[in-house]
Amino acid sequence: MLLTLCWQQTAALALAILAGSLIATVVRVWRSTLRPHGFPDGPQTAPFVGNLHQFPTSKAFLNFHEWRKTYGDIIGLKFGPQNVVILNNWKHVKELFDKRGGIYSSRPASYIGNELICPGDTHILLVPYSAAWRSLRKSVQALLNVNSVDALLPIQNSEAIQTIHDLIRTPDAYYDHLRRYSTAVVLASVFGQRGKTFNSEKVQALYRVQDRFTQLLEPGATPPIDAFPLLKYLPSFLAPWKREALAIKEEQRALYFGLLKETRAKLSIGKAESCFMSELLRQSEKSGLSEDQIAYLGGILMEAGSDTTASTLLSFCLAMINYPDVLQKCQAEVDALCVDHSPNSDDISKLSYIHACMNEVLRWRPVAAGGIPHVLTEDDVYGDYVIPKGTILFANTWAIHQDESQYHRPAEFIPERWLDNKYGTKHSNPDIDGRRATYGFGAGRRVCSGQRLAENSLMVNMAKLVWTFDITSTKPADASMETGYTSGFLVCPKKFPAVFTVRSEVKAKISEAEYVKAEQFLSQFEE
Ligand code: HEM
Repeated sequence: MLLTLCWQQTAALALAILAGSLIATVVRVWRSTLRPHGFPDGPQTAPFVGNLHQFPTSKAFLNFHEWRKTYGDIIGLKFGPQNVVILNNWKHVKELFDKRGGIYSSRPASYIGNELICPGDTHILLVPYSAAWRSLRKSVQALLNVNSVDALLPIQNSEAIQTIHDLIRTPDAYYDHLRRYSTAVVLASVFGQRGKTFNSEKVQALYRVQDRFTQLLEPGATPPIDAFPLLKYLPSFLAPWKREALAIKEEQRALYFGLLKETRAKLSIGKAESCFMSELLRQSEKSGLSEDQIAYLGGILMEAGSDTTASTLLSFCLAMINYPDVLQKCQAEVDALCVDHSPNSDDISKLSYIHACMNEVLRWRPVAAGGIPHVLTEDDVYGDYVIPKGTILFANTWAIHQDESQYHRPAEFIPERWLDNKYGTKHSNPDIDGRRATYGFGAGRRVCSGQRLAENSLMVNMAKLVWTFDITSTKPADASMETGYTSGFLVCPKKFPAVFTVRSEVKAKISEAEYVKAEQFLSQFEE
């Protein structure tokens, strides 16, 4: 009897402890999904999920832009227990990312990015703020300094000439020609290799893997694994994103290590000695980078430079179709400067209207429109706000570039805004202290390392395109970010109807003559 009572009491006690700890866990999880004290305001959270149920699966930056009307420039969100802050105004990006860069420069833990696809601190864009990031960044900065980048102008010019040649021959394939261009420039400069056609295996492999990669990593595209780590343990047959991540990893490694192997083979016979890869391999003992890190750095430069530049060039063509008066002004400028040759790298510094168009296209349709996430590594107080360590912050480039308090008619493509104001803003005397002309390349210590390389490419190609072609269409191109652009963390115009008509017989002849020379120059990168 006594024994039975003891047993019953023990069981009741165990049950009470179990129920108590279950309730405590539930309360802890529930509390973790509430906005912390002093955190910026945002939409009402729901128990356990925070704002996850309101989070769209693509182009979330459009919603954040809308929410700004209700919640202001700084929005606080909860993705389950994860704190997230959206910065919709350049001033806050300056204060936090630029001025407090020492604590606002990490990246979110990404199970998919950093563990499944690119383990071992290999992907510079994804690795947290750490010694590993610093050595990767140091190597990249050494490769992409102003002098080294400007030394690539002959490659950019020759590849742009090939693009014009391709467009004259098969204008309907404009989308592929522009995408080939940006990959070919990085293939030649980083690996000393040629990307002669869009259908060549390497160019194809890069876009195949890059499209899958950006789609899988877009916020909202997969369940919130980093906020709810238990999801990691789902078996693959219940987690299609796991299978996709591993397939991407395999394809990425095959491409990057294949390219490294081929470059090594070229170097062994005295070729490709001035490419970035050769420099990285020479420096490997000093830099301490592993074989994986070297292969990935090369691959990532190709990733980072391809989609982004091509997407911006495509947006420029789209703008030329929808704003024919701007096209005419561009043509007047290049025609006045270049009579017997197409605009080249020596001319670009004299083309102020084209330069204004470049700034405008980067503002109007930024490629990384939602920003690339930064993570805060220490608790911080900003004005009245308390921002806890571990918070993920997005500088919402879309909202910053569409801000009506800053730009006159921001939805329109108006290059003139840049002609007498280097920030393109509507204020005659803008608050220039620390303002960036564009937030399209990010901000703070993680700001894009390839901005100058990209801008050189944009200038040379935009100038050559308008010098050679009238760019028109039978109907307006869909420039809407909602419907006319792809999703993914990098956006790109969907294919739009475009007609490229050579402006004169003389220009066609000059372009063909330039192509013969460019072809000779580029043949150094052939097998
Ligand atoms: C129009 C073209 C381009 C755009 C719009 C662009 C945009 C960006 C953005 C938004 C970031 C993240 C910045 C941040 O976290 O605040 C970034 C990072 C980066 N970009 Fe670019 N990019 C372009 C071209 C290039 C090119 C041509 C290269 C080199 C070949 C390059 C190399 C990189 C690298 C290495 C990073 C990683 C920086 C880090 O995390 O430390 N980008 N880019």
